[in-house]
Amino acid sequence: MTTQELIAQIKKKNSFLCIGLDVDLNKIPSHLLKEEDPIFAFNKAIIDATHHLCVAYKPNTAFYEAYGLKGWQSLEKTIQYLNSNYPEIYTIADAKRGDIGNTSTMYAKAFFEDLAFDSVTVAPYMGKDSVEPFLAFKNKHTIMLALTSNEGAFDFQTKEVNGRELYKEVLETSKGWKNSENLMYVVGATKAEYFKEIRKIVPNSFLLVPGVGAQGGNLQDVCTYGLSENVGLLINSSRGIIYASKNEDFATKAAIKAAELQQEMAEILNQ
Ligand SMILES: O=C(O)c1cc(=O)[nH]c(=O)n1[C@@H]1O[C@H](COP(=O)(O)O)[C@@H](O)[C@H]1O
Repeated sequence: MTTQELIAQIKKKNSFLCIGLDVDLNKIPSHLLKEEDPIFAFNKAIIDATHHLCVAYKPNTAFYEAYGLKGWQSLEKTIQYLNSNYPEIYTIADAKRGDIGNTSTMYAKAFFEDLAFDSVTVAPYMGKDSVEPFLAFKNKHTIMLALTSNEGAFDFQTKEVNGRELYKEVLETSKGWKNSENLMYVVGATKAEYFKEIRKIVPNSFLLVPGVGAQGGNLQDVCTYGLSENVGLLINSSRGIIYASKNEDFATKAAIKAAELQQEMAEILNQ
């Protein structure tokens, strides 16, 4: 999907919500465990109930890899279901990959070609030649970690390198990489006070912002400095939406939580 198509969907739906499909068999309603593929059954119900409220879904691959071959098949069924039934939806494989160049190319093929995701998350630690193989794919986005939502973000990301904080160095340097127009960045919602500085470096880039909901990040705070001319934000909530209920009404309750965020977004966009 192109960036323009993503922006058009955001404007049409008045939403920049991304729903995280981080499915844990210990947390889903027990009646689903009788299904042949409980993870897919859960995802399908959540997607059918919420697709009109969000613009993106982000399965974190860890939640699928943890269940081995079966988990990977659930991931495959989920992305195929999305691409067949809701092709306008933007899809993010949250896999946080990145390796020497030829290995990165294989990671990129796995997520962009085999699974046909629109984007994949990558870590910047191994540098330019570990990220450029992802950027080579046309109409696909590579979402690089910049300033993460967790406490450990302060271990390295905010430490000074070359006279500025490492996350700033990551943002600035990556702008010079080949096909950098295909880059987006991860910035945690729990780091709202950093968005002003971040927008000085990447005024127009899309930012994937996890950490609203279960991690305590606040939508309004992020938007104060995070919004760009073309919205430029994808706000993710996973647990706060998909585990709104453990009963048979789980999908309806998830839709209510998603609608709350979407309405807040609509108000912000129409201000
Ligand atoms: O790349 C991510 O999506 C990510 C980066 C980050 O800094 N913090 C973060 O929480 N995430 C992911 O975003 C999701 C957050 O989930 P909830 O806290 O349940 O909303 C999980 O899949 C995390 O792995």
